[in-house]
Amino acid sequence: MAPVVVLVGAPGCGKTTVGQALADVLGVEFRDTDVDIEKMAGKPIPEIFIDEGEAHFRTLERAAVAAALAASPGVLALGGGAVLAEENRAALVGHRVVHLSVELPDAVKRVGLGAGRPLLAINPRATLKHLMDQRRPLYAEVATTTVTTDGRTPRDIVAEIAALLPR
Ligand SMILES: Nc1ncnc2c1ncn2[C@@H]1O[C@H](COP(=O)(O)OP(=O)(O)O)[C@@H](O)[C@H]1O
Ligand SMILES: O=C(O)C1=C[C@@H](OP(=O)(O)O)[C@@H](O)[C@H](O)C1
Ligand SMILES: [Mg+2]
Repeated sequence: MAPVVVLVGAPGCGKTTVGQALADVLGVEFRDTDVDIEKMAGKPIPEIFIDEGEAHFRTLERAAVAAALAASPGVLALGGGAVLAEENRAALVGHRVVHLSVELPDAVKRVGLGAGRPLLAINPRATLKHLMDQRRPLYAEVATTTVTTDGRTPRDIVAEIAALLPR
């Protein structure tokens, strides 16, 4: 069985927060590939970037995405950069993939100083803008549905996604 919903989107769009809340509402398991990667590596994501670099993180991420899709949790949140890999985009074909869209002002507010997100450690606003411009077409490519999150509460977003699901 495939996950009920896979969440993609830019850092700060709310994949982790909305994903956990959606899983709670649906009464299904929640999984986040960032958590799986930290377990695999035995250290937090910022330390993986410092010790082994982004390329190694992306290798772990490809393995984590494949394993998580195969394990079929109810709700699966991916890291914001998972869509960069063609292998991950191909693996998402046939799944219900919800893109949580967010515009720059809300994304900046939500990620703050970028703590815990090594790519945003320097100049979070400019870096986020660049990442979002680069990835927008990739989120659109993998998504079966887009849900906007700007100015909305996680609760409201969860209700919209839950209403989209077959009962
Ligand atoms: N709809 C929302 N409105 C306001 N704050 C939000 C919303 N969604 C998430 N947040 C907050 O933004 C931050 C980033 O959310 P997170 O779920 O970690 O995003 P992602 O996993 O997509 O990077 C967290 O502090 C979270 O509480
Ligand atoms: O955008 C990215 O490349 C990343 C996003 C992070 O996840 P969130 O999108 O949950 O912040 C995490 O996977 C890592 O720091 C890299
Ligand atoms: Mg997250």
